[in-house]
Amino acid sequence: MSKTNYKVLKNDILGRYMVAARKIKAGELILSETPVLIGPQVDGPMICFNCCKGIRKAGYIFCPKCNTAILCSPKCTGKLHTEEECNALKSSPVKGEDLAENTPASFPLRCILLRSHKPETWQQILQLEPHMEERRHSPIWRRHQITVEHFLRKHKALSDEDTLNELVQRICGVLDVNTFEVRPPNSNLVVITNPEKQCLRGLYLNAALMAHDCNGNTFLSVDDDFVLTVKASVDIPENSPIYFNYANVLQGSSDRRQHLREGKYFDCFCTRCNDSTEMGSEISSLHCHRCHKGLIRVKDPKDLNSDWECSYCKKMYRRWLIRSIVEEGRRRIEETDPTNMKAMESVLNKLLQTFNNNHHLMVELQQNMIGNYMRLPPTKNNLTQKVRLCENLMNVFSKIEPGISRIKALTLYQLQSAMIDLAHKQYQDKDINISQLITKLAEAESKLKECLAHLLHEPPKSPEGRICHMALSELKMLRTSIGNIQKEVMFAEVDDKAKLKKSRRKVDREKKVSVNTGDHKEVKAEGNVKGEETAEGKAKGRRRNKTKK
Ligand SMILES: C[S@@+](CC[C@H](N)C(=O)[O-])C[C@H]1O[C@@H](n2cnc3c(N)ncnc32)[C@H](O)[C@@H]1O
Repeated sequence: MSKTNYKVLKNDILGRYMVAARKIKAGELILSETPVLIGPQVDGPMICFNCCKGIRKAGYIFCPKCNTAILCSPKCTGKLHTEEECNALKSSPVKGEDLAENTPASFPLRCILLRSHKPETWQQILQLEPHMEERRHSPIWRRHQITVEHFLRKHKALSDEDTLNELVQRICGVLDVNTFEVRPPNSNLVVITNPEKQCLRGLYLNAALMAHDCNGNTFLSVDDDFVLTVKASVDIPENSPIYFNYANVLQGSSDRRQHLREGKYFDCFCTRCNDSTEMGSEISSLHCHRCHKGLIRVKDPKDLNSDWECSYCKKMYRRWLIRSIVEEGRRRIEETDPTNMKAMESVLNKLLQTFNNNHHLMVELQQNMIGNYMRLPPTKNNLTQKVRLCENLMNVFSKIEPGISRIKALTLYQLQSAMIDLAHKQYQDKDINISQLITKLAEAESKLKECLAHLLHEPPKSPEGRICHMALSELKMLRTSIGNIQKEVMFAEVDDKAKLKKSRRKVDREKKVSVNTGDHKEVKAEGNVKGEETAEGKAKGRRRNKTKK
C-alpha cells in the first residue's frame, strides 16, 4: 500500500500521528491493511485460532499439528492460524489443554510468538504505545499479571530477561491501547446493532497511528477477511491530522472522556469535548426544573470536574447530582422490558420530562424502539412512530457525525422503508390520493439514495456491504414501482379525457335532438358539424360497400 495519502509525524501530546500528505476528499481511500493479529476482548469468550469465531467450552479441538492452537472444528476454513504460528507453537512449552483453561493468555502468547516467526512485525509492535507508567499498579495491570504473566512463567514460556523487561505487561498494554474493535466474520444485522457482540479486537500497525478526535474525519470498515479500510468521511485539508474517534459517538462528553482516560490514558479536549452543547446536538443536556425554559449543560467543558448550569435561569447544578440523575435514568431504561413497546413508550415519555429529546439516553432508547418496530405489525401508527423516531435520530447524528457515517446509513435505511410502507397504507385507506402517494414515494427514494451514498463505501464482504446490495435492488424496485404508478396516473388521465369527450358527444347528440324538435340557432350550427360527421360516416360506409363488391 503506497503511503502517498498520509505521512506520520510526532509531537509531545499525541506521540506519533498521521496527517494528510495532500488534500483528501470525502470518500477517498486513506489506507487498507490486513491485521497482524485478531484476538478476543479482555473479557471476551474463547475463540478459534483460525476463524476467530467464539467457541463453546465443550465444542473445540486442538490443532492436530501443534496440539496447542484451539480450533472450532477440524473443517474450519479460517486462515489465521498460519503455518509459521503452528511451527512456533509446536516448539512452545504451552500446550492446548493449559490454554483452554486460561484463554486470556492466548492473545498475548500469539503476539509474543511473532518475535520468532515475524521479527520485523515484532519490532513495529514494540514501537506502539503501551502506557506502562499510567497502567502500573492499576487493576488491569494486576489482572494481566495473574491471568497472563504468572501463567506464561509457570509454563516456562518467558525468559528471565522477558520478566525483567516486563514483556507481558508491555504486550498487554500495546494490545489494550492500540487494537480496533472488529466483528466475527459473516456477522449479521444483529451484530451491527449490538456493539457488545463485536467481541474481537484486531491489531493493525498503520491504522493504529491515527490520533483520536471525538469528531473524527475518517470512516472505518472491516470486511469478513478482517481487511481494515480507512476512508476520509469529510474532506481533509493537506497537513491536517487524520483522526479516528476511539470513543462511542453516541456517548455524552463525560462518558467519552472517562472511557478515553481509563482505556487510552489521555484527556480529550477536542472541539466537541470543549463545547457544552456538543456541536449543537445537546446530547448531554437536561431540562431545568426551576425555570422550565433552559437546558442544563456543563458550565466549563475544559474543566473535567465542572458543575452544570441552566442556560436560561443560570441555576447551578452539582456535577455529582447530574451524574446520579443520568444513572437513575439509565437504571430505569435497563429495568424496562425491551420487548414491551408500551412500557418503552411510557418510560420515554417519563424521562423526557427530565432529559432533552436528544440526550444520549433518549437516543439509545429511541434506537431500541426503532429496532422493536421492525418486529411489530406495520400498522399506520407504528410506522408513523418509526418515521418520527428515525427523523429525530437523523437530526442528532447529522450534528455529531458529519460526512460519511454508518449510523446515518442504517437509520436512513430504516426511515425509507417505514416511509414506503406508510405511504402505501395511507393510499390503501384513501388518506392520500395517488399523486400524494407518488410524492411520498419520491421522498422515500431520496432517503434511500442518501442511505446508499453512505453504504456504497462499505466493503461488499461485510454486513453493511450486504445491506448495501439489498438497498440497491430495493432502489431499483422502488423506481419501477413509482414509474408504474406514474403510468397508471397517465393512463387514467387519458381515460378521463376520453370519457369526457364521450360524454360531451352524448350531450351534443341530446342537444341536436332538441334542435330537431325546433330550438336554438347555435345548437343548429353544432348540429351541422355533426351532420358533416354523419355525412363522412355515410361516405365511409359507401367505401366499405364498394370494396365488398
Ligand atoms: C492508538 S495510539 C496512537 C499511536 C501513538 N500515538 C503512538 O505513537 O504509537 C493511542 C495513543 O495516542 C495518544 N493519543 C491519541 N490521540 C490523542 C489525543 N487526541 N490527545 C492526546 N493523546 C492522544 C494517546 O497516548 C493514546 O493512548
